[in-house]
Amino acid sequence: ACSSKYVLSALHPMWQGPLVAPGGNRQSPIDIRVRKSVFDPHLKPLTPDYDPRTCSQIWNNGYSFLVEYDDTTDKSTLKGGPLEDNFRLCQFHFHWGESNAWGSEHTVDRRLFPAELHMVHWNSDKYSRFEEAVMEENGLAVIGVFLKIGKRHEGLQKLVDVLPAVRHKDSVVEFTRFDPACLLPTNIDDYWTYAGSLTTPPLTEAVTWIIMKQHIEVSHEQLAVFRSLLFTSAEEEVQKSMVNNFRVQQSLQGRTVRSSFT
Ligand SMILES: C[C@H](CNC(=O)c1ccc(S(N)(=O)=O)cc1)Cn1ccc2ccccc21
Ligand SMILES: [Zn+2]
Repeated sequence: ACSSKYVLSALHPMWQGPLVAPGGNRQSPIDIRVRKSVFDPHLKPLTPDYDPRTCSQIWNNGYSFLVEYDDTTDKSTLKGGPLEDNFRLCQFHFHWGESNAWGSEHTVDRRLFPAELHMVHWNSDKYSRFEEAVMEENGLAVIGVFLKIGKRHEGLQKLVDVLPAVRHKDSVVEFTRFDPACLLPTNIDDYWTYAGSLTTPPLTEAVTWIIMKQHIEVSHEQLAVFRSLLFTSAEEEVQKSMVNNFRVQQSLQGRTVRSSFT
């Protein structure tokens, strides 16, 4: 469990919060200018290898809902692509809007998507735990997948059905045997990659971002259940809908976005 010990409390005001990390020159998210990305023929195919039995729980941490994986062994890993080392899956979560017109963190030629999936991994060749890796420049690898409104995503439904149980901040339920690979698009060979950061505090510049070119589809009803979650805990008198939990795009500051495809 890679972040269960840290609750980033009362985060929703942070959306008006740090627009650029102090001294940050590799911040995320960014707008991916397709024609400015550089094809890199040395980029290898990505090889995710996930074991659904490492899925442990789902919880509302006050900025998204996290599906957490047991990352105490190398059972669910990510290798290849731009990565030199072996990375361990620790959690996945989403960012979404209050309407289908926006919600993603990254954009492609300024195009917004209704939501974005982030699959978070940490470098288990170089570090011994997530909290250590999150402070290092080659510590994390996050796969980003855009969501579009369309046909119902059958694999996602098992997750959608349990969301009402984690409606409030700090609520957690056991969630097992979920295969995160079902959320990846059919084509994972075409992606963009760049050096960036966490998109929520501590905004550390530790992330190798791998953004899938192909999106996945979810139904309007499935995304509406995401929007039924709350930023606020059960005790708070004013309940705030968990929507628009995305950070604004940050400047590229001279970085190059590489593509695995022409
Ligand atoms: C970062 C960690 C909490 N945040 C995350 O795990 C995280 C993961 C992915 C993203 S995203 N949207 O970029 O994919 C954003 C945040 C807690 N934590 C661990 C060590 C640590 C030290 C200081 C403060 C918080 C700390
Ligand atoms: Zn995220």
